[in-house]
Amino acid sequence: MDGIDHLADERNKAQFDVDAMKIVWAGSRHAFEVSDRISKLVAADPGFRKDNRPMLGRNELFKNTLRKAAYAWKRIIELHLSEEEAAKLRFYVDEPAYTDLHWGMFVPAIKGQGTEEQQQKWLPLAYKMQIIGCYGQTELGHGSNVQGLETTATFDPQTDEFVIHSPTLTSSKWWPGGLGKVSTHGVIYARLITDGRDHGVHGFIVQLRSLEDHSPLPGITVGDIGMKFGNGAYNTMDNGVLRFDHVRIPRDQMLMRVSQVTREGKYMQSDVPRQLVYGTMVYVRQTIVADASCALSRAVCIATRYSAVRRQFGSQDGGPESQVIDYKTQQNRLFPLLASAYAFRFVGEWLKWLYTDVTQRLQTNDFSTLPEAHACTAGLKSVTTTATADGIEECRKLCGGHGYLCTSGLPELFAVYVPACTYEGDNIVLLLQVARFLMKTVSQLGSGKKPVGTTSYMGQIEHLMQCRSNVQRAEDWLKPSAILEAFESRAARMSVACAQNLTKFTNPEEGFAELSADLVEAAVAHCQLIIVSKFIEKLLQDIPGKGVREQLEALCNIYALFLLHKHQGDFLSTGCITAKQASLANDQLRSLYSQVRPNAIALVDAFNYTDHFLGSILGCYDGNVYPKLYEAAWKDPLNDSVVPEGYHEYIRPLLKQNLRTARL
Ligand SMILES: CC/C=C\C/C=C\C/C=C\C/C=C\CCC(=O)SCCNC(=O)CCNC(=O)[C@H](O)C(C)(C)COP(=O)(O)OP(=O)(O)OC[C@H]1O[C@@H](n2cnc3c(N)ncnc32)[C@H](O)[C@@H]1OP(=O)(O)O
Ligand SMILES: Cc1cc2nc3c(=O)[nH]c(=O)nc-3n(C[C@H](O)[C@H](O)[C@H](O)COP(=O)(O)OP(=O)(O)OC[C@H]3O[C@@H](n4cnc5c(N)ncnc54)[C@H](O)[C@@H]3O)c2cc1C
Repeated sequence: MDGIDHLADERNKAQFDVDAMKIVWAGSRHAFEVSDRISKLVAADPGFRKDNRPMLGRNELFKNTLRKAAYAWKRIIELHLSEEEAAKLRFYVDEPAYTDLHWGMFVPAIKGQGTEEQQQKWLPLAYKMQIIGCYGQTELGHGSNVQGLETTATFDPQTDEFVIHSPTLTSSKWWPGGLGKVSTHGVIYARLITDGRDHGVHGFIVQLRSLEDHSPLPGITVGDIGMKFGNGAYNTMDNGVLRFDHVRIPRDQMLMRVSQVTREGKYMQSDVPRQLVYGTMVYVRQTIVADASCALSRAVCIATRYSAVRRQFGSQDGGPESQVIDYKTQQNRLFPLLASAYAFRFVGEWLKWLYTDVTQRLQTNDFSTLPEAHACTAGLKSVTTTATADGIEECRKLCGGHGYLCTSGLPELFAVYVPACTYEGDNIVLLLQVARFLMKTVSQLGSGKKPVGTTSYMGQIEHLMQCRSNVQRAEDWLKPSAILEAFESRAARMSVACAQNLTKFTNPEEGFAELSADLVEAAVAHCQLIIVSKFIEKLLQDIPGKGVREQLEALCNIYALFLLHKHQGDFLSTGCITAKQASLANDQLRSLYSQVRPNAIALVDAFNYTDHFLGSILGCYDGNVYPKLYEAAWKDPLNDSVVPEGYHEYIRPLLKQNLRTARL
């Protein structure tokens, strides 16, 4: 606008090499270069404009999303983008669409659960988008309880087909994204029945719509489930409802990697665990953790830049007022979120490694790390999405009144993000899975079976049950060993306390249900330990760039000490630390905030987000907030006319009547 960088003074204060930090954030120089190039390409293309989204009605909004998805695909083909570049392009287009489910779940489900033959048949069609797929698991009556699904797939040996049927209203598929109006196919989860026997839930590839005219195939009733929370937001997605009336599909459309049905109708199970049917969820939960760092960093970038621009109170001798970022209360709310964004980034990187490792092991029939992969993906998905959804809302409040405007970008970001706490597994349900894994680990401690991976700390259970923190001064809390011992002993003691309480119940399932609130807290403590320890491990790596390591160390300590402060009830009640040590942690936290303060703007610049992607006037790179807010207000459709539509109908008669009343 005025071409001036209103945040230049802030940028000059930075004590580290921002370009080097950009590479750490991206994960590698290559990842940075791809991300940088593609984000600029999207930002410069008017075809990907998104600022009008909150104003559009549902039909217009949805058609616009279809246009963008088709245009994105056209650009991907024209520019010969690689799979990695194409995924980045869809990410920076930043509009939930059926393509998320096609690429994010339909394709991975076929890859993970289909045989070689099935993959060869279906994947080329999906890769070229000659078919478009969704992931049809959840039903009107059951989502969390996958074993409770009611849709049936009954084998008919006469015709060598499965008959897919929705026997009840509650068996209607409900929620699958892309199903409502777009998908031609779906991976549909149904109870497999052969010869009158129910073999539980399995995946089937089912064609839903004609490839000629897009009409639903015979026996299929399909549509959108209706408007969801927020303007624009997730309403760009056609979450759908689907009913089957005895729809027939060939036998080879059952995904048969885990189990098979023969031509004679015999059910055969490979020697792979049945839980591999849930494999797509493990994959997606892992991507959701990486995505949490993106959503949180975006909100934090907006709130940090605006906090440096915004001034309120504190003027001395007619000088400028204080920047709100200098208030300790603002720092205490904002900087832990900044630190969390970095923490989630690094734990997301690690989780990707864990997932790749488990996938490679599965290919050689080594299933030993599957339970841990399930617990880690479930728990970290839960903890990071809850913190991110809460964090986005906190960032909105950190921006005061202007944060409530759609042009701040924060209301829409929250509305799009918050269902992440529910989809791909309700966060509490997933934490209970972690708790089951922890209880099993504790119960095996005496058996000589050594806990491994993320539970290896339990191997020192005797030490962790009785150790006392030796922190004496605030600076002692900067030692990774002091932090790790406190987090490990808190997690171990909470798990052991739950395990001991469970022994008081004769029926273990009853005990588990009764103690579930405590079990969830123990699971959270374990997951927070994983995040803290992966951040500390990241700092053991070679980190090039002037001052970069120092900034990351400060952020790691903020993340850990903020959690320690927030959950000090856990640390104190389990006797891991004393009240004095908790207070020292808080002193150290304040001094870390002062250390981060001059670097705050540079730390959010390191995310390398374009103004297009941020979609926020408050977060714009140049910090020229007020003229942009003022100009945007006049562009609102309500300001198209000075006297509003409806004046003659509803305002004028009222005013006239008031005049008459006043004369009386
Ligand atoms: C805008 C978005 C942008 C980006 C995001 C990026 C990409 C994603 C794209 C879009 C996301 C949008 C939409 C999301 C789509 C969906 O929501 S799909 C539907 C997801 N549904 C769920 O997640 C359902 C949750 N429920 C479950 O997973 C299970 O029912 C359960 C785990 C809660 C319980 O399963 P049961 O079989 O009943 O279980 P159990 O008795 O408790 O467990 C038996 C044993 O199995 C182990 N186990 C359970 N799950 C898994 C697994 N996934 N992997 C491996 N092992 C598993 C469990 O631990 C038990 O083991 P034991 O050794 O104790 O026997
Ligand atoms: C935006 C969005 C997109 C989605 N996309 C898809 C998709 O593409 N494909 C698909 O198949 N599904 C999809 N879903 C469905 C989603 O996966 C489910 O909504 C999710 O798994 C939660 O299940 P539920 O709705 O049955 O919740 P419920 O299980 O009914 O949860 C309701 C409440 O009960 C509690 N609860 C449930 N069970 C327990 C328990 N055992 N112990 C303690 N508390 C419990 C929960 O914590 C929650 O508070 C989507 C959902 C949303 C919101």
